[in-house]
Amino acid sequence: MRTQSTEHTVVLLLRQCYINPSCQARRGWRTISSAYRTPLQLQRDTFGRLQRRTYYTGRNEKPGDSTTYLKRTEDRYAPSIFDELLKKPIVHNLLKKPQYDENSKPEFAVLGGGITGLSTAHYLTKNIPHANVTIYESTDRLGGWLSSERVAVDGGDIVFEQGPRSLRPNENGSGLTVMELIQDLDLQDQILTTPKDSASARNRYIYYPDKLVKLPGPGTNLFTNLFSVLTSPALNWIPMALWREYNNPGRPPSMDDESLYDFLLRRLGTSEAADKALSAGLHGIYAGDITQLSVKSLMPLVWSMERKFGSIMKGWRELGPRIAWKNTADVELGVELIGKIEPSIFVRLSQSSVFSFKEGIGAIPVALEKSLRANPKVQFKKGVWVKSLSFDHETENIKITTSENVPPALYTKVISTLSGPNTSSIIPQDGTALRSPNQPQTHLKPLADIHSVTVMVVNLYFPSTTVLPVHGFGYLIPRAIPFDQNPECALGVVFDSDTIGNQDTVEGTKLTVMLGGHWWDGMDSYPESEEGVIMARNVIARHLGITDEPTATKAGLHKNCIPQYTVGHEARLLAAHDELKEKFGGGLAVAGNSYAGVGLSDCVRGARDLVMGLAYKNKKMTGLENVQTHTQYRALPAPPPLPALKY
Ligand SMILES: C=Cc1c2[nH]c(c1C)Cc1[nH]c(c(CCC(=O)O)c1C)Cc1[nH]c(c(C)c1CCC(=O)O)Cc1[nH]c(c(C)c1C=C)C2
Repeated sequence: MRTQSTEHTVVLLLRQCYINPSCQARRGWRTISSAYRTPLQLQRDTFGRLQRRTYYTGRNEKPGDSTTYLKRTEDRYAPSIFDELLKKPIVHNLLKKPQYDENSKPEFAVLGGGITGLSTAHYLTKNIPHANVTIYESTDRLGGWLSSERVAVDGGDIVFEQGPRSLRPNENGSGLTVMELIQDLDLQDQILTTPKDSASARNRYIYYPDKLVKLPGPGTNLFTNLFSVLTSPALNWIPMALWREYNNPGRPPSMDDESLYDFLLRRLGTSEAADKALSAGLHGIYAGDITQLSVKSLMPLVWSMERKFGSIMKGWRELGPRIAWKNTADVELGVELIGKIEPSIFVRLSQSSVFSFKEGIGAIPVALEKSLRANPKVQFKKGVWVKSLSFDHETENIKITTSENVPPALYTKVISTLSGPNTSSIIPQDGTALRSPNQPQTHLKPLADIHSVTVMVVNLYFPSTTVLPVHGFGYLIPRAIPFDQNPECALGVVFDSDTIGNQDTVEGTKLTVMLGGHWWDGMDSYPESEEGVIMARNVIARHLGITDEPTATKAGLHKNCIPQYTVGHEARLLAAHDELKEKFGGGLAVAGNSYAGVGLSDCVRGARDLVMGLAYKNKKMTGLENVQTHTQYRALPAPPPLPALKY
């Protein structure tokens, strides 16, 4: 009873912060767009410390009064642009204008039955309930890259994950979208959370050059953090690099994008940051090459901070701890969703570092499939692959030819959740060519150019609970690791049994070794499963000293599973957007991990954004409308920390 009322208080507070016009937090929303403020001014106080004194120009907050005022930062005035920003999504939702007339019979085709395809179908049935939806999946399995399997071992069973294994809760647009989906699918009873003070939340390691180095973080005391930064060869570049970042000039105005490697070299004046540390982080998310990945697409926040403040550290200093630099689209979605999520889900997830489900992350696609199958408007076509797709000028619909021996089908709208290259390959140049993996067509060329990497995921289970020398999330391997320490091209190792508890019915230690990624680019053959297990065992024997025999193993090769947002990614998407509009008259849209985020929550959010846009804004959306909005940021008050609640 007590918990319930605390939850309600927290959520009510949060809702207020976003919605109530008299809320202090809302009143504090401000822009640092140069059109609305003069440059920040620094002054010394009586003790000689630098103080921030910022002055804003804008309309007086009194309704109807448009006189110019000058106000100090500390007064937390809201220039009118924030009211506009806040009103927009709320008004938009109240007045949302359905684009598909209830008497019309829209036919949607969703290409791909992975998490994006299933979520797209879910949001279509939710927002355009009279539409027919057909889901085409070329394999016999739904869920795509998400794959959780319960495996029998001595004395019980355990869950092995071959794809993503956990979700990180956040109060941004994508985090709230996942919470809403969990609520839609009634999955709350299956949630498993990991506390923020657990070993896995506090301890993250990199392996360099021949041992595990714990990354500094809030869970460790200041002295220990400082000691490791000053003494470890993996981290001792940090102090000088920070000094140079602060003092180095901002980039030239003509520079539109660059690799993360070049960015770090330019800003920090050393390649050590990229070679020894950040390349490891990118291995853990993209399994990608830091010299190729785009800073603009992967780190839009630091990219825009550099543009605005000349230096990221200067930006943080100027904004101060009370102000967060937030993505506009994210905030708008947050405003829309915050009031819709049940307090019990919101609070429980917000209090955790990561979460999953009793049956693993695969619980999401399983629940999506179950709910879609219960809907007579939804049809699944498993084992059917789309050979070609073209614009039918007569009906202004999209014509799909498939591997089924039936005449081509016509759809009002096709949403391809296939990878960029696969979407491009089904678009014939002359209207007759068929999809062929060996001869990709060149239409939608910018999408064909989105390259992906292949990862081998090896799960290992040991009945002993004491095999690990340290506990934590796991470790990542940077690009600078000497070859003799990593001939297997491992990217990192996850300590699954430390990360998500209560999935397995027996005790033991579960690890996942990830191999390949960009190291395997250009390879024409890959290790077999047995070889993968041997390679993974060699990695953990060398790095962790684990020589025990695992009693359960599973190795899976995931070809082209993680798209790489390389330099020029944004420009490619903009070009693809124009081509989609021009050649398909808005009949074809795209969504999925090739475009705006490779994570599970990014995919769900991308599906939702697209369907909400189609349903209530514009039927002709391509799915690439928001490419640039994720690089637009505003300064907003940092949200207050949530009170510690017991669950
Ligand atoms: C299974 C292979 C994957 C690798 N990257 C991703 C997957 C699915 C995608 C990914 N991984 C992470 C994120 C960031 C999400 C976030 O929490 O903000 C994304 C988009 C982080 C992450 N990295 C690893 C884990 C276990 C997580 C947590 C999320 C998840 O469960 O996937 C470990 C890891 N992932 C990869 C490698 C090579 C690796 C190494 C230890 C590739």
